[in-house]
Amino acid sequence: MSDHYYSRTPQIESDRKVHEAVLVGRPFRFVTDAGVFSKTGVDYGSRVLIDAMEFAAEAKILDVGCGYGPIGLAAAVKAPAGHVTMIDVNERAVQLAAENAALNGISNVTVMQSDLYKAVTDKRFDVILTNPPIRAGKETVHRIFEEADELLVPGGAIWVVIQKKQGAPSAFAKLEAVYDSVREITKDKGYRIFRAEKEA
Ligand SMILES: C[S@@+](CC[C@H](N)C(=O)[O-])C[C@H]1O[C@@H](n2cnc3c(N)ncnc32)[C@H](O)[C@@H]1O
Repeated sequence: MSDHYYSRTPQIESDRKVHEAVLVGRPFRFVTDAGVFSKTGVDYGSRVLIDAMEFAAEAKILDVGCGYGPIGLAAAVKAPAGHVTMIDVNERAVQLAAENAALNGISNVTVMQSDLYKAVTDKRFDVILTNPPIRAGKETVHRIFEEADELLVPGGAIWVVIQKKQGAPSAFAKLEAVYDSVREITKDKGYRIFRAEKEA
């Protein structure tokens, strides 16, 4: 099997590095590795989502496709009385996300390996955040949007970052097919932030 950032078990030799970043107004250190998404530092699109996301301090949040953890860990800081569940299919990413939670002194998170939402079907969330795995294919991305509806509480919302050239128009159309209220919150360079809300 070829080795992609979305492999369950990356075979590529480890090449761990530490990157620093300021997110939600505080400094973070992230260990990254070969075989995970954006190993050279926080992805620009993820930053745009982190800057745009809004939720209550006590929100229950899910970061689907958490990678080494920048979105979920930033969300955990922004929701100090809440909890963030972070899931990814890539076990190297999952290990790094857990390690990065500890490295940054963040304890209001749970990190789990999960193919799509399999590990969290019994849970409900106020907010779902995703920088979706475009390279895994449109079917996977659209399932992330569609199946989020089941996991959101009434009035809950999914926040998505996606590049225009990587299918933002079709992502928006898919969100509109599933959710009553879909808005473009902001755009920055080619990136779009969409927020889709489940009926209250
Ligand atoms: C674009 S990356 C974003 C990573 C991270 N959130 C960030 O901002 O750096 C998408 C992530 O989705 C994960 N992914 C791909 N297919 C998946 C699946 N079927 N279930 C869960 N996660 C998946 C990939 O392993 C990857 O870490």
